[in-house]
Amino acid sequence: MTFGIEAVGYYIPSLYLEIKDLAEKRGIEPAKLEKGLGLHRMGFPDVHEDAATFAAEALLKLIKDYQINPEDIARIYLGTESALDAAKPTASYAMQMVEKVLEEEFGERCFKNCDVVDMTFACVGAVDALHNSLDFVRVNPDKKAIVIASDYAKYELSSPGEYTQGGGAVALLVSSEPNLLEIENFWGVATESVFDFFKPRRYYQKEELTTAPETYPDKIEIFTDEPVFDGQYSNQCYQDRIREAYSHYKEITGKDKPYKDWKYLIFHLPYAFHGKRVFTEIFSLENGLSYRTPEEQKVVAKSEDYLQFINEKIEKSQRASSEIGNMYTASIFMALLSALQTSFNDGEELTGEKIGFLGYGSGSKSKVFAGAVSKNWKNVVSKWNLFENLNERTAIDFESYEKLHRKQLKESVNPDYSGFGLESVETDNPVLNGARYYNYK
Ligand SMILES: CC(=O)SCCNC(=O)CCNC(=O)[C@H](O)C(C)(C)COP(=O)(O)OP(=O)(O)OC[C@H]1O[C@@H](n2cnc3c(N)ncnc32)[C@H](O)[C@@H]1OP(=O)(O)O
Repeated sequence: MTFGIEAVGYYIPSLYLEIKDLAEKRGIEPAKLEKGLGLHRMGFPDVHEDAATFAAEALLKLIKDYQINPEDIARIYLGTESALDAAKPTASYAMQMVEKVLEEEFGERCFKNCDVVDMTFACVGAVDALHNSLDFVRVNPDKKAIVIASDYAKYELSSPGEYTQGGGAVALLVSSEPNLLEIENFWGVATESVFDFFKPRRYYQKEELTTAPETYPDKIEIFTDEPVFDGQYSNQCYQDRIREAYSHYKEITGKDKPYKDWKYLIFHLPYAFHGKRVFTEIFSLENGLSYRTPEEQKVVAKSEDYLQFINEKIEKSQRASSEIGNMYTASIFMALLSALQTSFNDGEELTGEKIGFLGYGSGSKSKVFAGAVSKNWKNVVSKWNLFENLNERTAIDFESYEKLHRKQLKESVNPDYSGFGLESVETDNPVLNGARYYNYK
């Protein structure tokens, strides 16, 4: 019996900013962002969008595109690091939104007996949800699970993370009918607790908060959606963890140079070129190349062999990322969609091809695993139209981007949007303070 991904839905935020507009306004050479990091456009949520609406959109698309009966879904596990609440899972909001839309067809509370939860470990949380859900279907082969990766990657204005923002969601149907990808049960894992990127409770003095009521204590703890991070250190942690997890994967599979068998290498992509920039170390180790000094590292990165390797095994997975930016937990799955959609559009045959995954979450953990493309893959991919959908988004100018970022806009940029949207957040009701209400139109 085989297990893996049966079907996939996704959602991309409805707005985008041209990266060259950001570069110009921040005094950064556009070529650094475009040619150095592979960034072209940055997906950005409208006023009514958040990690819950992204997740609900991807879930509904998955259910509709593949005509899934929601009552057949035993669990919905959502990987996110953009949780809207520290107790009530974002998955519960997404589930409720979708339940409402499906009410007419399936009756009230069609997910009543569904196990719903969030999983958090920075960008690797949805890989954890996938790993866990695969274990679940292996034990219960007659059951199906849905894994959703949903995030809004937001950094402080003018910070070095600003040009690596983005967002969106990917929803995977996980089952014993893996029409898209059969996933092996070998998981290379590497974990080390570090502070490369994190979202702690931050402490503020009351006088720093202009709106703090008198009754608040003098020092206030607040969660913000913008991380504390050290960019170059996070790159180093990513590189170290994937090297360790890859080595663990080799140990448990007994495979020599497994990357050579992979048609595509699918990375967590905080920006489009990240995977190809950090894999140089493993490539050097596997091929006996010297990799100690920055000069030696540059020689490997620019070598004919490495460039050919990138072109064959990584480049197609970068294309969607260049258009969207960082999707945190969803980035690795969007990289998969990008590669498969491109192969599909090019008329390539992938049945039986092996695909390797290198996931990373700050804080920090990497998981390395692999799968094989199923014979029905084209039926699954034919529903996506990924690159057409990316071209349907609305461009925003730099001023609107800054206002959206600062939460200064009251009305949506697209007030006539169709789909899920945040309608209101309770502010005056003491027993419901902070409760969020969504609509569908
Ligand atoms: C969240 C996670 O996933 S952890 C791992 C990644 N970390 C993050 O995403 C944290 C948030 N982001 C950041 O901190 C930053 O945006 C980073 C770390 C991703 C990038 O940092 P920067 O200092 O802006 O870029 P960096 O100097 O590393 O790389 C710039 C690249 O552009 C190239 N470049 C610079 N100028 C130009 C130019 N004019 N033309 C072409 N290329 C250029 C550089 O050569 C370099 O590429 P190379 O090393 O392949 O040669």
